[in-house]
Amino acid sequence: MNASLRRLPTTAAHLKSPFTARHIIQSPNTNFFRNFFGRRPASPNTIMAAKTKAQDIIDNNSVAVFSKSWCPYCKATKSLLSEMGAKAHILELDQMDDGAELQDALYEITNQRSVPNIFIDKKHIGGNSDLQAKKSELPKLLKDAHAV
Ligand SMILES: N[C@@H](CCC(=O)N[C@@H](CS)C(=O)NCC(=O)O)C(=O)O
Repeated sequence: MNASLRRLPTTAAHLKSPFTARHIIQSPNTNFFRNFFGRRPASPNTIMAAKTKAQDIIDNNSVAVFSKSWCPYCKATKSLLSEMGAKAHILELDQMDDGAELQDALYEITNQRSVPNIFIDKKHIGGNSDLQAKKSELPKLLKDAHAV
């Protein structure tokens, strides 16, 4: 075998990054490019609409998870909720045309910009680490929220 080929690592750490070319190419819309290269500032109407939409989702679902499809913390959250048998409304912001605006709206509502951004019974739980820390309380929280 060619010596330079033999030196190639067997597991390429950079391929494990959530920002792989494969992900970008498979993205169902252009949000990645829009967000990467910058987007026009949203109009006050757009901001208001996103805030109303985010609040409606929070108010009308026992469990709401604002997620991104490539995010490992979101994956952990979705797995835990699924393990608990919880019915959850999950939104993949990176696959939505108004995902960036919803993320801005969530920041205004919760002071949290990161995903996952989790709500149970309209109450802000926080991110994945906050949800995992509440693991022992979750069965009751989910039952009280009528999510199980
Ligand atoms: N401590 C947070 C970490 C969450 C986090 O770092 N999420 C990343 C995605 S994996 C994020 O929101 N990045 C900013 C963005 O996507 O806009 C948690 O447990 O939820």
